[in-house]
Amino acid sequence: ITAELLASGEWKNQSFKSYNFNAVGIQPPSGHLHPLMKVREEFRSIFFEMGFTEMPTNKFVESSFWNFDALFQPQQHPARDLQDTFFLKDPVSSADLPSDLVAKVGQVHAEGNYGSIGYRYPWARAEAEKLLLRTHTTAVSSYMLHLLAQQKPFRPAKYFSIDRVFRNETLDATHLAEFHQVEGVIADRNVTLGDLIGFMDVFFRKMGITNLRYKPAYNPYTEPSLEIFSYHEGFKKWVEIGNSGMFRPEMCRPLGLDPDVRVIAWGLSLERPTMIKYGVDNIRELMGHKVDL
Ligand SMILES: COC[C@@H]1[C@H](c2ccc(C#Cc3ccccc3)cc2)[C@@H]2CN(C(=O)Nc3ccc(OC4CC4)cc3)C[C@@H](O)[C@@H](O)CN12
Repeated sequence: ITAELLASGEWKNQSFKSYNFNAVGIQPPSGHLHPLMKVREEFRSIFFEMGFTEMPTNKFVESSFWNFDALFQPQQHPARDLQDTFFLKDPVSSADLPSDLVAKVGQVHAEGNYGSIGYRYPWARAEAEKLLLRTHTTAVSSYMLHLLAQQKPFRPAKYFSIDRVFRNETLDATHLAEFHQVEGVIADRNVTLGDLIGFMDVFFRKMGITNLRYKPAYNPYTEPSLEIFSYHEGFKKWVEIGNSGMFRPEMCRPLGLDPDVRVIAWGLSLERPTMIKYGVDNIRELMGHKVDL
């Protein structure tokens, strides 16, 4: 049937075949899973098959307490400065923090405890109450460990999270003000650094990443800390693929974990492996509409 037939009224003298309402439509040449979400599903299935439980990371706004203080990150640490962290203007802070826990954390910063001499600085609760966009998912890990410590008797736990984190970075081809952090946490009695290294080998091999090497590193919340490297056959060079370590007693003990409970954890980004896997060289191609320059 055409516009002419309709306009002229000629359609009345034509015979048309009846509608086939069972006809299948034409597959639209569009609709794809986002590369980041495809790689996220790969990581999620690896974590699930290794017995991990996903952490609730659906809250981007955190208190400085869970994001920094509970991780034994001192209040004058440069990571807390405005050029690295997005603090909220309104509301500036929240006061609904568990007071007994806040007191224990403040004490271990100010005068030490559990065998640690602490940082010996005048720790301020008001600083811990400031709200921010979480700079790492480790803020959720600390909260989950606090909940775990309240379960008696203690049972070992394996948690993971893959979600957005926000840093006030200077933007460039490979850095945006946000990225997706992948994080794994294992809490058990007498877990060792050897368990961490052995676990990394297995975990990364499931992503096709082998031949790992470890380099001593520093995080305020882990001691020892290890940067993880893998030799990339394509680039013919060692590529940093993540960071890891054992959460310090100054973090674990105030949360309520027993002295013989050890927590190993590691993190990487979702963007880096996705960019390499899909040959994306400008991180902006991963976010928003691809601009064909
Ligand atoms: C501000 O930047 C942080 C981000 C991001 C990162 C770094 C550390 C953690 C962490 C942690 C942690 C440590 C101890 C305890 C708990 C969490 C999480 C994300 C990546 C971590 N990195 C990273 O993802 N690199 C990477 C990962 C996989 C990969 O796969 C390819 C197929 C081979 C390739 C590269 C390392 C670097 O890219 C680094 O320059 C950038 N890092």
